Amino acid sequence: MIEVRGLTKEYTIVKKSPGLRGAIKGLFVRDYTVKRAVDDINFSINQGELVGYIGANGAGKSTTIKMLSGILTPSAGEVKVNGIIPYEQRKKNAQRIGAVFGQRTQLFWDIAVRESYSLLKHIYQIPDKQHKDTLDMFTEVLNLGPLLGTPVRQLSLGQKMRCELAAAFLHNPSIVYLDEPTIGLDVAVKTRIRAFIKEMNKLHQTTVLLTTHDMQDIEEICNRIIIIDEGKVLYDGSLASIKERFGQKRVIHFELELEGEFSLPDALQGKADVIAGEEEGKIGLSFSSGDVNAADVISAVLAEYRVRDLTIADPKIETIVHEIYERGV
Ligand SMILES: Nc1ncnc2c1ncn2[C@@H]1O[C@H](COP(=O)(O)OP(=O)(O)OP(=O)(O)O)[C@@H](O)[C@H]1O
Repeated sequence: MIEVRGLTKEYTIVKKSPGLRGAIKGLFVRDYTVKRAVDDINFSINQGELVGYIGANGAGKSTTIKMLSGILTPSAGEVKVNGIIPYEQRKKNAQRIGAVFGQRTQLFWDIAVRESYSLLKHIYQIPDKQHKDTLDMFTEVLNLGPLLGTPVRQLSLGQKMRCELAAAFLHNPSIVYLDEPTIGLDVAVKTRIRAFIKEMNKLHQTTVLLTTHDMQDIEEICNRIIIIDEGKVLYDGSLASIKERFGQKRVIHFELELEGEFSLPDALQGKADVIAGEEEGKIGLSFSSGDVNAADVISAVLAEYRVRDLTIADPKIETIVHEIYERGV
């Protein structure tokens, strides 16, 4: 349903020379540089998949999503969504997709949220009963009741995001693109939003392509991840298998009574790395199960330091992604 082959996007940027001389020169001669933001990307996504599209800042995530939604035309390669080429049939494509793009709103700023939804109902020609039933359900799951009569400009970030999500799913699109839907939100709102996305996927088999820097979003929502770096796909597969491959590292967090600096016990040299904690006396030791086991790490530390507390953490997806960036797949 989403097919991407050799997809590439280059931006042409005017190079500016510094200073007044540069500015004057720029009036007559223009120097251009080309930035390849998306570089020969291939993937296909089936109906009902929940895909996390992740990568560092500037990796090319938004550029890809803009090409999928028809906002941008690729420089090379092919993109097909539900059998159509998005940038050639923008309107038709828009009928079948929903989107939440970070800080931008698709709601009307000065009118009550409920009125915005009525306008969307007309735009997407949603039948009355379907609109009412959907809105009732969204109101309950996203707790929109108290917000429906309020203009968007008066909503907090979390309230606005809940309303935006409802707007994106209102016409029951087959695909929804979500760009950072939980950024800056508190844990309770994040939980509600994640539950809503999963519920919509379960009910309607909605395909979701989610861009996020919040790894908890990925853990809770996605069954597949595509990692991109400098415009290229680094990894495309299940979260479980990447955890298996890269998740051999475990971390033990210690709370110590320290009198000076912590230094790694001799027995652990070359086998464990120290992760400095945010508070004094708190450190983490990361190690691979193949090099040393958890019991040996703990006894080596106990032999040299007074330990107040310790916890063993499972490998986190952040650590895994960081390692992929460092080492490659
Ligand atoms: N309109 C533009 N003109 C020129 N360069 C651009 C434009 N939009 C994006 N870029 C560049 O293309 C690259 C990819 O940007 P993109 O916004 O797709 O990244 P991203 O992965 O979405 O990043 P972030 O996580 O910060 O949102 C970056 O180097 C960016 O500076």
